[in-house]
Amino acid sequence: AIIFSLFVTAGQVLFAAGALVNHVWLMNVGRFVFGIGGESLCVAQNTYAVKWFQGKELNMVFGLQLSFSRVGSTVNMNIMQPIYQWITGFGFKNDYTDLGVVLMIGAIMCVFSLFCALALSFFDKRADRILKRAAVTSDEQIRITDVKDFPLTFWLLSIICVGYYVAVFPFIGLGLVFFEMKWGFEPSLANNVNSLVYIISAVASPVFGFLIDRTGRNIFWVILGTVCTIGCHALLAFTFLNPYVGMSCMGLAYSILASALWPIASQIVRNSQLGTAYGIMQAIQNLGLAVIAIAAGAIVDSSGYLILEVFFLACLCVALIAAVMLYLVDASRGGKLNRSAKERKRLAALKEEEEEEKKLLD
Ligand SMILES: C[C@H](N)C(=O)N[C@@H](CCCCN)C(=O)O
Repeated sequence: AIIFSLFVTAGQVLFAAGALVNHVWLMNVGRFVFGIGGESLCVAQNTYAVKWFQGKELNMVFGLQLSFSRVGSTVNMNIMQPIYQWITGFGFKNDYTDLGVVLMIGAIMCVFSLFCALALSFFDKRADRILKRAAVTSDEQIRITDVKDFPLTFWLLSIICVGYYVAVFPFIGLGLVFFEMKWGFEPSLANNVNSLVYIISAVASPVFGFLIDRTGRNIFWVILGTVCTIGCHALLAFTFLNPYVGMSCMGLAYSILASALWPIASQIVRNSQLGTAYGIMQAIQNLGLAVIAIAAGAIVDSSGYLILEVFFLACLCVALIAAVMLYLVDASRGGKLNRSAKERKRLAALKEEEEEEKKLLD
């Protein structure tokens, strides 16, 4: 996490420096370095969450992580413009210097994040020492070739992840003009509607995470989140109902899906392979996001927003089919991924008892 945070900070500083000296190539290098660190940091974050909270409040912890990310995105979306205007008030040399100064201010948050990574590393090492947590043993060596042995359920989870996220993130990216054109909203109102998904998920994700911890049955929640998102896109595409309704429901549906989806990986692969598993899931997701963002832009230009919505609905149907398949494949293998919280607790207690007995016999 420290190394990835260093990448993020260095990337942001390079990006800001590029703006300060008016070199776009340097800004691109900055974004590249930032990208290496940012997504990897997310993988590290997921892996730490599982390490600390597996079998406890894992879904709520993922919900809290989402909540913090969404607060960050919302604050960023709303605060950068006023800061830029405040900086231009000081009358530095020119526009790009002002932009560089604003982006450097953004780098302060990256430094804060770096300090958090240092603190996290300190507490994690301390917990390892106190709880005598074992490092990876030699018969548990991590190999990238392990990927070929990942079960079908993991690949279905990755398909849900990519199919779902490509219908949400690129949609929000293009949402502003959609709301202006279809409902005739002013840019500021369109921006408000567009940020609803993020704002609602900042509040709702930990709440749903808590609920999922209480009930278990993660695959059902994933199916519910996907079906509700299909309903929201259909409302926005085929009706003129106030988009506040569709976007608010989408915020709730996204919170359900994201809080239930990511913890499932920890039930599928061994803990020592979790970093690789999350890395692959996010690589597939990012590849999908990159391709679909380009495709979505081309569809809007050539065929308009209605066809774009139909395209997003098709992506969500792929995610839904994969989720139903995940349920069926898992059910045929004992239903481990969709257990209720009660069953999980009972099995964990049974396992603990067995281990105690084994220790006593040894
Ligand atoms: C953007 C990133 N690749 C991503 O997918 N983020 C997810 C949440 C990841 C799990 C929390 N660390 C999101 O919904 O933002």
